[in-house]
Amino acid sequence: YMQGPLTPSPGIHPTYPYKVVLLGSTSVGKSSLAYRYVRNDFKESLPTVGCSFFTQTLHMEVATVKLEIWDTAGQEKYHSVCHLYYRGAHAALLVYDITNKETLNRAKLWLRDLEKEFLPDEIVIALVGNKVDLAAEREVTTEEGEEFARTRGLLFMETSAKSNHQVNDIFMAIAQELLQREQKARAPSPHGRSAVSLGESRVRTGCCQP
Ligand SMILES: Nc1nc2c(ncn2[C@@H]2O[C@H](COP(=O)(O)OP(=O)(O)OP(=O)(O)O)[C@@H](O)[C@H]2O)c(=O)[nH]1
Repeated sequence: YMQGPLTPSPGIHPTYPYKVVLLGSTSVGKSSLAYRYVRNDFKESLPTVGCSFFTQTLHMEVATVKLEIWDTAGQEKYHSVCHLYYRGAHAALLVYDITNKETLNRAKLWLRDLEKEFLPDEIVIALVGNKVDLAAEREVTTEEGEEFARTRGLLFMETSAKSNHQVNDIFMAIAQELLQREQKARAPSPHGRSAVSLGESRVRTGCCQP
């Protein structure tokens, strides 16, 4: 019998590659989160030169998920590369530093950019408050991060790349959300046609416009 290319056959364990981008102000810990997650290590100094790229494979119950984690340096300076960096992303981590309120404000601006580029169901977005090990210097309460994430429909976690707090958890939550959306998109709709495929993306207007 014939099966559409988007319908996984029973018994077949599909592999899905997903592009995940790290966004956030300088020094919030983007590289450190990626490094902790992929290498399970922490270094005080991790200079990001240009753009680095990590991959992590997750063997989940229904599928294998390959996360391609993209990290760039000095994003404030290179704001104009953002469209290229975002292109084709399936998920984004909006990282701020809980000891620096301004970085949460910056994260809100990144969110606005993402919302211009993507339809809500095209991208999974997580708000990540990093450096919870520095509790004594906290400037952003958990409730504030949580509340903002809730009102905007974002996943939310507070993490520490240093003490390895909730780093695996946030990437796992993203992978689970991506798989759930994948399955929803592939489920036949009541009209017998499959729902809009995830690969279909919105036509983008222009690139790097001021
Ligand atoms: N205490 C603490 N320090 C952290 C944590 N994560 C990162 N840092 C430190 O914060 C500084 C910046 O971390 P990076 O990972 O380089 O930050 P980044 O966001 O990649 O910075 P850019 O590459 O400049 O955009 C480094 O000195 C890290 O050691 C954390 O969870 N806790």
